[in-house]
Amino acid sequence: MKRTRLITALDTQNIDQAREWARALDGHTDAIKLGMEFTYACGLPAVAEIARDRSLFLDLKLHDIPNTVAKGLTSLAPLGASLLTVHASGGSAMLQAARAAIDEAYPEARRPCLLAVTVLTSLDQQGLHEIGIDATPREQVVRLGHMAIAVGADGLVCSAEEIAPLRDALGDKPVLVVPGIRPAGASADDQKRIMTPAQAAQAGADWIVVGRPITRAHNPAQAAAAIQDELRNA
Ligand SMILES: O=C(O)c1cc(=O)[nH]c(=O)n1[C@@H]1O[C@H](COP(=O)(O)O)[C@@H](O)[C@H]1O
Repeated sequence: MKRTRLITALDTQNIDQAREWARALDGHTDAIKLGMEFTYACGLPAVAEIARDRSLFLDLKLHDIPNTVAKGLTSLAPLGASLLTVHASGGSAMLQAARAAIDEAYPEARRPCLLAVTVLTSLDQQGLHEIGIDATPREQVVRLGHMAIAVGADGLVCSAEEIAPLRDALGDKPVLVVPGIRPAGASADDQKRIMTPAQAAQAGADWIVVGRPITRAHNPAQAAAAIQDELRNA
């Protein structure tokens, strides 16, 4: 079975904090994630600094008209991210434009994985209903996943609950990146669809994304190492 790898989300508005976590986690995490919290507060040069010599998941979840998303992705090319996100609910034309922008603006050897975010792990059935979707999270994830992969996304962001149905529908090729991960007994915080690292690994996640259970720990490196052990032994 393939190894499930760990992405640590460095969610902070403080560059010194991000530097400290990134250094402490070198050797304990397979990639780091920087998202809108860090990028809006510290700027793209700070993203480039933290990402130097590290594998970067740049999670800005673009969601706009096709032309704007394409140009946005083109502007991010110098950062050299390994993984990038757009929202699948932006629709097939937006995803196709994202695919084309990546193929055009990024050198083939360093082309990032284009990920479509399906249904946020902070949403449950009730949350979907509120935004006018009467499908279950699982149905909606599979529907968006089908569409996104068909038009050229390399992978999907989903919760661990949807890995099995997505693998049934789409096979092993799509890269599945899975947040909403909580070690047994940890607080769920604002996440609704959660599983443990071992459960996500057993279900077949390519990557798990873990933020607060690592960054809030007294010793983040130790917390990341414990999650890596759990992944290896799953
Ligand atoms: O795209 C993501 O990474 C993402 C998608 C999603 O559906 N849910 C989700 O939690 N995330 C991100 O994954 C990280 C989870 O953080 P923790 O809840 O602190 O582990 C955050 O940085 C979120 O932005």
